[in-house]
Amino acid sequence: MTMMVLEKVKTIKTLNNIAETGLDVLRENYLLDDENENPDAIIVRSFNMHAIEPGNNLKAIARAGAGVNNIPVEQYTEQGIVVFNTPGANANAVKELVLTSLMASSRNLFAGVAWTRELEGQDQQISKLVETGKKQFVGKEIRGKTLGVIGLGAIGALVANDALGLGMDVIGFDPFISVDTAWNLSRNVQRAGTIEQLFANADYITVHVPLTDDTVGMFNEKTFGIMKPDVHILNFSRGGLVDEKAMKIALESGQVGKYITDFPNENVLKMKNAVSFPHLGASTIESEENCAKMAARQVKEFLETGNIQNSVNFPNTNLPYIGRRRVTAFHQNIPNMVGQITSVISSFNLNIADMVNRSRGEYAYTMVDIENDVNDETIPMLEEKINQIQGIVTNRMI
Ligand SMILES: NC(=O)c1ccc[n+]([C@@H]2O[C@H](COP(=O)([O-])OP(=O)(O)OC[C@H]3O[C@@H](n4cnc5c(N)ncnc54)[C@H](O)[C@@H]3O)[C@@H](O)[C@H]2O)c1
Ligand SMILES: O=C(O)CC[C@@H](O)C(=O)O
Repeated sequence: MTMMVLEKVKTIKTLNNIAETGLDVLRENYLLDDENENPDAIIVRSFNMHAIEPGNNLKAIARAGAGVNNIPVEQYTEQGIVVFNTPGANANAVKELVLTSLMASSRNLFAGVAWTRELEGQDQQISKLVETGKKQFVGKEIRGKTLGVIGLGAIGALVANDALGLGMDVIGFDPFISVDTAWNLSRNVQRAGTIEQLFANADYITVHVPLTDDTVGMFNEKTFGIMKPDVHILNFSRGGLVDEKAMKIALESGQVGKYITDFPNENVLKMKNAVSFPHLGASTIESEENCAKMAARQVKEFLETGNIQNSVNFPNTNLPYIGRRRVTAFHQNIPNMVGQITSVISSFNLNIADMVNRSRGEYAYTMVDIENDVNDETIPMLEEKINQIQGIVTNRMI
């Protein structure tokens, strides 16, 4: 008697507010259950995943956004869990807030608005007080000033190009710039050979790099010392890029004129001339929908076909899916893995129709399409045999 192995409906959990239009991509074929302790996939925004156990059924995590410092990527890689993000999906939203803040800080708008609010109750006197008081808030125009852009990725490139349009001189620094971004960047953006060169020449600095071991604390006592006095610094990337003790001192001395950040904490809120937003960079309807849809589509594609697009830990891999049985395997990037996987498949008297293997650093990903029908009893046996190969992290048959 043949036993049918019924395909279990896969569960997807969200850990933050994910736009409904994104979840609609999944609603029909998946169980969306935020209480589930053992989901097949998770969609997340800024939730701190370092603090939770992912569950042993987890196959994919999609960050509906750019930064993945809230996800223990290395740990998940070792467990064969693919981590996606949504490159560029919120870049326009961040760019618009950066440019808004650049002009608002240069014109002392934040302090001016707060002062004006305090005039409430003075009725007939208000217009007189406004005219005498406004001299405290005289600002500077940005036209003709130099904007330094650190990190010329999705956001930095948009900011750099549009700042040129506002009449600024723009100097950029990004030693790892991608070819795609370089194509989109205006040739009028000057290239800083070193970050010090950017620090020394900019009247305003905006930073658009990920928070990593290399970038943590890049704004510190030493780098403030190189900058022009009264420089305005905009940080819509991550709080950890700034050494807060040094920032406090630099703001008090006037070395830094303004610090605009999307990442408030108790220290930052107490700083003179610091303005904080509640992590609003990506908070537009358009950006939330873009991110959610991109994240959901990537998860769906991976669960249904094994194809990987926009992963931060596994190689992007695509093998057109035509509905055949497919073996997918994450494994160490060592010799003879593909040979061993295909040998196991052959040992079940199955013929290979197509295959792909891609590597990224210490890990690789292989997908093999099988020409024959594979009966449901064979599937767990085949998975078990592949799992026994030394160097396999996980495997899954679709
Ligand atoms: N405030 C928000 O809501 C918000 C929204 C989106 C992104 N972010 C933050 O902004 C960061 C950038 O986002 P993105 O979409 O532009 O990412 P991105 O990956 O497109 O661009 C990052 C760029 O930084 C460059 N880079 C890396 N290390 C660098 C270094 N040491 N010096 C100079 N350049 C360096 C990379 O080469 C890349 O071009 C994210 O990692 C995230 O932390 C914040
Ligand atoms: O989800 C958000 O609102 C913020 C996202 C942002 O920090 C990112 O890194 O993309």
